[in-house]
Amino acid sequence: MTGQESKDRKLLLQEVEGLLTFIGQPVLVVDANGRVMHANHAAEHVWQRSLAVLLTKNLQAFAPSAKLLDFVKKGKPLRDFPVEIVDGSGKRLPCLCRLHPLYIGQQPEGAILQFTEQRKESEQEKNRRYVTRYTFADIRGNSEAIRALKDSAAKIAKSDSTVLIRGESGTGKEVLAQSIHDASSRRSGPFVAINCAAIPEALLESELFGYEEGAFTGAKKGGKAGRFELALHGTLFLDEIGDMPPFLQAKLLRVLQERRIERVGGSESIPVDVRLIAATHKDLDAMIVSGQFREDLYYRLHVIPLHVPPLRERKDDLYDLIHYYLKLFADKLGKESKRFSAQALKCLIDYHWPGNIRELENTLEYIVNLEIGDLVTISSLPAIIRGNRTSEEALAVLPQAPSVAASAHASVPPDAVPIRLGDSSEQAEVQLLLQAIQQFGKSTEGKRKAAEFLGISVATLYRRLQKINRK
Ligand SMILES: Nc1ncnc2c1ncn2[C@@H]1O[C@H](COP(=O)(O)OP(=O)(O)OP(=O)(O)O)[C@@H](O)[C@H]1O
Repeated sequence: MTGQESKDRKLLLQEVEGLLTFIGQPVLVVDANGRVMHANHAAEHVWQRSLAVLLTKNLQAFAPSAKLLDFVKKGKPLRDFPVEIVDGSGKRLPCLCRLHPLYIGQQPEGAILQFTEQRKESEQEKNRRYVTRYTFADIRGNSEAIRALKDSAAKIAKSDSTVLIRGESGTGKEVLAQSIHDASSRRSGPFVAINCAAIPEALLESELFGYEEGAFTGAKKGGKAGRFELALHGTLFLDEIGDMPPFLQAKLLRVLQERRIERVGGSESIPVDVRLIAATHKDLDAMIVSGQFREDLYYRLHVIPLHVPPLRERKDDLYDLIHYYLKLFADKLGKESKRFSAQALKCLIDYHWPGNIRELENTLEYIVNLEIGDLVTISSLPAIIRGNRTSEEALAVLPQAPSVAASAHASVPPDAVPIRLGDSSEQAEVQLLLQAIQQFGKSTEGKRKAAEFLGISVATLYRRLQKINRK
């Protein structure tokens, strides 16, 4: 090794050492047999040994896991591998290990290991998990149906009565449940949600009611509180209640009658001060007839029934929602807001939205993500929404419009008539204006929406309508 090479090597080693000190978690560099070759300050701190002492030890002294050593020997990388380390005072700490193998040619020569402690969730963090994100103000839409729903929900929020929310998937049942909790006197208590369809039947009972130590193999020491207990003085949201198995329906019925629970494997009867909000997209009446849902439980839940209508039955709201999500995603993704061509907009409005608001939200996120300039045309819509509609067909849905055809003469695609008026030709403007009125209706509210969609003031809209009428 030349003098220069030796100098370079020393410098490199110092750089590596310097980098290791920047890492707040313990890092060990080991050879292929697990012998410690290097360690950082955090490792000295956790194991309460100087570097000189650490260098005399084997990985097994700090992380007694045969599996981990095996990965080192085989040169296999790991990410978030759960291991227990034994700290300087002999305490076992659950950690996640990251392993970066070191190779010379094909031969594993050792590894760099980083250990990140798996902290237990603090009480504060736990509580943060059970707060709501939504209030009534987040329920967008101005349709008659949504306004009536918000009105009734706000009225019943204050009481403690059980609520049953029905509605198709993605209509906003959980948003409504959270808003009710937020407007109730329990708002400073937890809002605990559980999806009965997402948890395997065998686990659902202990998730809901908790269990005592030794209730079953694998039960935690000291037992565990269930969601009913976690929701104490707050609200328990039972989502997809239609998927609750019959034996739990019977148990839930008893809880609703007695307002007390018993943990699985326990005998103590625990009072539960919890407001229950249940939701389902299933037809519970039909399920009662077919014997899949208990009628007595249904009546216990059905004290305050609320129904969230599907998006296709409140297309008035599409307008607000499209604008809302367009802006939300543009801001979030740091992109400019987009305009819709008349046909693209019509396509969105004509679509039946089986996935409701969730699908609309995803669609707008998709559109904002696309690098398509600021004008959204039919061809930029997801295929499922475009359906089989061709641009020609799309044009045919417009009122007969020579001006629109004229605007398609240049290089713009045939449906690229921007919905905002701005710089369109006069004829195209008239066309768009009439189309917007047709779309949103002739009422004052309809005209307000039309004006907003066209990107002009209501006064301008009226002026232009008067002008058209005069011609
Ligand atoms: N009125 C609304 N205004 C704005 N966003 C809404 C509205 N309703 C729902 N959303 C949004 O739609 C998405 C779906 O809402 P939510 O999860 O409440 O639906 P859900 O009916 O409970 O669905 P599922 O039955 O599949 O659980 C959420 O991202 C929510 O933010």
